[in-house]
Amino acid sequence: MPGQFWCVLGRNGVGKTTLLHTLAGLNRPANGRVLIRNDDIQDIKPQQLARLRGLLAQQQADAFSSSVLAAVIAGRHPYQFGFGWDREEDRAQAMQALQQVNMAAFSEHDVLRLSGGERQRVALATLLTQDPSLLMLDEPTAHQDAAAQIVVMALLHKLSNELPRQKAVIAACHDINLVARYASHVLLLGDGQTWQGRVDRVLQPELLQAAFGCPFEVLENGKRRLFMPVADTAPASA
Ligand SMILES: Nc1ncnc2c1ncn2[C@@H]1O[C@H](COP(=O)(O)OP(=O)(O)OP(=O)(O)O)[C@@H](O)[C@H]1O
Repeated sequence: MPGQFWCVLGRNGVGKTTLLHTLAGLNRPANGRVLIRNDDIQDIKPQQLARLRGLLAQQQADAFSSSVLAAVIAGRHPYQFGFGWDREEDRAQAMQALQQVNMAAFSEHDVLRLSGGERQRVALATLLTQDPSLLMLDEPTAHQDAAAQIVVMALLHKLSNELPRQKAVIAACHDINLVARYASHVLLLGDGQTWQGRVDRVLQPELLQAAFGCPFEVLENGKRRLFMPVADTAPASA
């Protein structure tokens, strides 16, 4: 739903990526259908689909050299016709997206020479220039340093909240505390069981324990709750 920032949480291998790829139309669902605005995703033409939903993959595979700016302008592909490639407004939109992810200074760099975290932020800028109504992101904070994680999550929060064009955002995440701080809703995947709803309702230590199979402590600092996984047995002290 526009205005909502959903995070998908669950242990490794539970199916977060599979779910995102199925929702994006890359995998056919084993059962049922995926609908976007009442249309089956398999029936929507590719160019139209690219305006409706975009996916940030967990990793980027660059086969050849390209400038960062060219990689980001590629996000405008669903809006370009005939000889409309690389128009001035596309370049401006791409530069604005690079600014939003703190990568504007890298616009003339080669994508093959970026660090893992830089490359992922460039891919996020490409998704921003694609400008779909629904943004799906597979671990958008993976490879990001602590400050960049905040930049990315705050940006996704803003995109889902900013009027008049609120986006719908779905992101697979591993950092429960970033989710607690920035998401509006959580889908928690467990073994054969799921919990979904507003973030405060789903982020409960007993539900997290059921999903991840380890106990959680909750620390409160007056402003927010922090979730710490704890081992059943304490490590031997030195
Ligand atoms: N291409 C594939 N072919 C067959 N099985 C796969 C394939 N990709 C993933 N799987 C399996 O599907 C299950 C779900 O994988 P998925 O990548 O969706 O998990 P995930 O929740 O995203 O995990 P992670 O947190 O480690 O990224 C896993 O058991 C995995 O081994």
